[in-house]
Amino acid sequence: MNKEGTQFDESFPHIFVVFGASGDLAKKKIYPTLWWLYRDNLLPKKTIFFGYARSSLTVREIREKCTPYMKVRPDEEQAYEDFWNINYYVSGAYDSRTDFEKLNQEMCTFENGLHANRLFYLALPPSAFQSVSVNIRNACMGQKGWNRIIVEKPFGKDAASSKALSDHLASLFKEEQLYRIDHYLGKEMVQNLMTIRFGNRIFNPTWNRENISSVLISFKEPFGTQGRGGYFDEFGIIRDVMQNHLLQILSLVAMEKPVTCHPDDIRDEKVKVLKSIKSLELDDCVLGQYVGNPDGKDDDAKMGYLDDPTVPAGSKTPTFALAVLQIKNERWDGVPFILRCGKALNERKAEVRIQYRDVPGDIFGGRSKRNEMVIRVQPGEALYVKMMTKSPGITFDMEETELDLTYNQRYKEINLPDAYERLILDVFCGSQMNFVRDDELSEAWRIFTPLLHHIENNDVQPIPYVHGSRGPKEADEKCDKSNFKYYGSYKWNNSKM
Ligand SMILES: NC(=O)C1=CN([C@@H]2O[C@H](COP(=O)(O)OP(=O)(O)OC[C@H]3O[C@@H](n4cnc5c(N)ncnc54)[C@H](OP(=O)(O)O)[C@@H]3O)[C@@H](O)[C@H]2O)C=CC1
Ligand SMILES: O=C1O[C@H](COP(=O)(O)O)[C@@H](O)[C@H](O)[C@H]1O
Repeated sequence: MNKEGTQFDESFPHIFVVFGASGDLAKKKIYPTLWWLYRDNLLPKKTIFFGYARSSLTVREIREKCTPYMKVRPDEEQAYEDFWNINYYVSGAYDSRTDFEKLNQEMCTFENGLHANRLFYLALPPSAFQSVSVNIRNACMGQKGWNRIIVEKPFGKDAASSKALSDHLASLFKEEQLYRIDHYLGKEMVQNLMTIRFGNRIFNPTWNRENISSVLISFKEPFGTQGRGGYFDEFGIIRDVMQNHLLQILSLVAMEKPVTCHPDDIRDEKVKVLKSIKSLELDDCVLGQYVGNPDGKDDDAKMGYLDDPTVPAGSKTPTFALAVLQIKNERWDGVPFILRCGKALNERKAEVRIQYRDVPGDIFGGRSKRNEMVIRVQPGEALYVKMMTKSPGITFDMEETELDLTYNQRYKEINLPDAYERLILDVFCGSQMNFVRDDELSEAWRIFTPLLHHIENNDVQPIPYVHGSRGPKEADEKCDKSNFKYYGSYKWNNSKM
């Protein structure tokens, strides 16, 4: 059962179909997730899995491709065999109705005329979305149970293409059948944002422009495109991470309290806050592209973005972006929300920093530093609040310290599930709380489309930054100008870790 009390129909068979079963996402994420859910007895008992792709493959070959990602413990060998015994594979073209009819026949044989539910996962490149969705609608919909379609990003490239895709899907399926995945919504600390904000009395009264100076939401990755540059170059870091993952986090940080925890009440509030954000302009941004570091520790670090042979020569696609968003509503007017993301930076990290304003009426001679609440999404989930304290002992000095909730200290026995595990389970349960609704998506594109077109049409030259650095120095300067202060004086006592 999930949070809203939705349960799966345990008594009915369920068929989970992976389109693009031969691909990267399927082997690295989807099959491992299905195996973990099966292993942990979280799926309805009578669930089976179908893979579908163009390649002529067997289940054994898919199993071999997935092996490095499945994390099977020695005592799980039998369960692992059982899992693969309920896997099937059909090969066919994505644009052939006859091939989809063949898949349907195989599913019908299993269902034997009884009530059964079907889930379709589109782990496919955007070029295949159109024909696959039409063929699912025409040839693969179960007649007696429900049908749910899980769609992976990119949901278009700008407002117009996203609308075309949304209209296309809406002509085939109802909104309640569509599950648009943003896997950041499945991460523990992202899911925790609602509880932190609305389950505590202490934070909410200060969660506003009177008390908060700025909010910084960051995503950093320490590696470059690693041969995936051809795909990346078509989209760039804004479409890859900022327009979806970071904006989703922003909406959970900034939205008003929903009327209830019902998925549509939450998504109504997310849409409302997005509507209060004006579209971005070039001046709101800093864009960067990484260059190789000759002293880098490995080949990836030595390679610049343009050295990736799959990237078109002279590409100006940004691999780093910082954008300052303004929310024009009563709670947030004047508080910069800074979104920052980049590849080939100095560390792997995703976090939210809520920085408070200076204490008014200072009596400490300017020694007080701003409070900051840090919600670390990864790695090592944590929530800490940086605060001032009197230095312990016979002194009236003051120092920076923290109130600290570090998950691996506080919750030693808990193994946090992977984001995809939570989200796929939500689809079985019928909960759309952590999936992107069509109106949310269209607001997200409204905010970014003019900027994206501007970047593309005006040929903006990104600022070079060295692989493994913190990104362009102009980004730090922009944070500073946007009322986010970095003191460089805070010391973390990590002997506790
Ligand atoms: N519970 C826990 O696990 C806790 C862990 N810690 C750890 O302690 C360490 C320090 O804490 P932290 O909150 O980062 O505090 P700091 O004040 O040290 O740093 C804040 C952030 O400022 C950014 N920064 C670094 N250099 C510059 C610069 N020259 N100009 C502008 N910004 C800069 C860095 O992020 P960026 O590069 O992204 O801009 C950094 O993370 C961290 O490693 C943190 O994870 C602290 C408290 C609790
Ligand atoms: O969606 C994406 O996310 C990954 C990062 O995901 P994470 O869960 O490992 O933080 C990113 O590498 C990729 O470029 C992007 O498309």
